[in-house]
Amino acid sequence: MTTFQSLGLSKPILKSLDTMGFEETTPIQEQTIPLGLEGKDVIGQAQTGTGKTAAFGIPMLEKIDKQVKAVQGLVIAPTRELAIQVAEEMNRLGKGKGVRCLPIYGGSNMERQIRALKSNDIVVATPGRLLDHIRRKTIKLQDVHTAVLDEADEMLNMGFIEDIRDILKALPEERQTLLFSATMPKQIRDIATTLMKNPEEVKVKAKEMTVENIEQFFVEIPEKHKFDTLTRLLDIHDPALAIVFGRTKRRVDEVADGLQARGFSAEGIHGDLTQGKRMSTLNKFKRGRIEILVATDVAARGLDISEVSHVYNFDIPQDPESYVHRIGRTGRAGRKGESISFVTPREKDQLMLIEKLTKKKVERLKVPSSEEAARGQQKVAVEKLTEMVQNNDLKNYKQAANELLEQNESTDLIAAALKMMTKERSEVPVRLSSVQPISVKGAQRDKGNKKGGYRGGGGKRNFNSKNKSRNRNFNGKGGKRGYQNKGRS
Ligand SMILES: Nc1ncnc2c1ncn2[C@@H]1O[C@H](COP(=O)(O)OP(=O)(O)OP(=O)(O)O)[C@@H](O)[C@H]1O
Ligand SMILES: [Mg+2]
Repeated sequence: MTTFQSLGLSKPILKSLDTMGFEETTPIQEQTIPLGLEGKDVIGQAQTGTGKTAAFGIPMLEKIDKQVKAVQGLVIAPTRELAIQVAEEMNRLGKGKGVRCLPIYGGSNMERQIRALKSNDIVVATPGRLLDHIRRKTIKLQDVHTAVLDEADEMLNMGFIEDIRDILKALPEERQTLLFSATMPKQIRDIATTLMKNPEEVKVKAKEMTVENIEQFFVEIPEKHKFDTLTRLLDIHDPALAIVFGRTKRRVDEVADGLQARGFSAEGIHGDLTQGKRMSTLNKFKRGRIEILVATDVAARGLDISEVSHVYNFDIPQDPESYVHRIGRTGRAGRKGESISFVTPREKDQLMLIEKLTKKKVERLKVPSSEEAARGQQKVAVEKLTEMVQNNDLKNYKQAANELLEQNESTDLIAAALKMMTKERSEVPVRLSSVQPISVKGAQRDKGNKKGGYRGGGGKRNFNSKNKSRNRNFNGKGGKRGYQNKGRS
């Protein structure tokens, strides 16, 4: 166990970490924070949900000089939602020191950003908007000593390499560059090293590329049975929060509409929606006001919503790397999660590629029957009813209940209540437009802006304590939060 104290961090940063409930370092933090503090360039690769943000954030914050009134740290992230989330985490980490961090991204007011830039020490930006500021000379970067590319492989992969080069050219020569991601394909890493000076590579040793606390399954089904299978699985799993990934924007809209039609609390998110709509949907999801987020890969990277218990790959992703990031939206900070990927018979090769990259076998799951789904729903209804009996004040209902009991069999009454609490899903027909199966060679993905997320703080968070229970607490409060990072350091 490594404590943050033993890394020699300053008091104000330790104070923030204490407030955030971080008790000990994660492996990537333990290995990269000292290098970051020494001023080394670092390529950091570690599994999803293992604290890479703080791994680059802490050394950057330590090096901020509060006497210097200028932007000194820069983080570049591929999407607006991720920029906002990272800025939030940086603000929490920097609170004890009084460091201020500003997210800047396209779609928000440029003038307001320019004014706000004057009073911030760190900027977290998407590449496009940052370049706008650089070209218009509305941002001063001559005091930036640390630059971070979060989800570096994604930004380079998306063809942002020239943008990134231009951004880095606008920074002082004498600076430290850090690059982080859960995946780092070799050719991307080679490009990355051209942006850095003798980088140290830190790859947290793990048998598998995905965290072990995510149970990974697949179902093999023809395209036309996907939707019914999804609703059956949702009825059986009863996820706290779930993300369903679809291949295209249209697909996402259709699946979200279909789920709503069958009585699920679902909304879609993809790159064609306005910034405001994307933010409000994500916020609702984070608060548990919608339970299912249907998304393109826009939500695949970096999104940190701890209550996500299930990820469904309604369409299998094109790149094995995307698979790692998608399923990594669950099982964060040591919590338990499940992923279920839908594979059509022609997409079996794709699944093999995924297993080859992750070095982990994905277990086959039987396609559930409608009876199993109905039983699943009933089980949930029974649980809810039992919970209500135990917790709620039912005084005002007792008279009506007694009257009902005089005229009816008690079993009939309870059965009727359960029936009212369950929905007969298959009555609502849902038809999706046809799609091409993924081929191992072809590339076809939603290149729109990606991801997003927010999170509540509070509570002690400990990497090594065991916490297998599913967290249904939406405001992120509540006791110890376990991390299970056994055997991979
Ligand atoms: N040392 C720690 N102790 C407890 N919780 C931590 C610690 N470090 C980070 N966390 C929490 O773990 C969660 C995941 O962290 P983070 O989002 O940085 O993961 P990541 O490695 O960047 O994942 P991804 O690859 O998906 O971007 C966050 O909620 C974060 O606050
Ligand atoms: Mg991250």
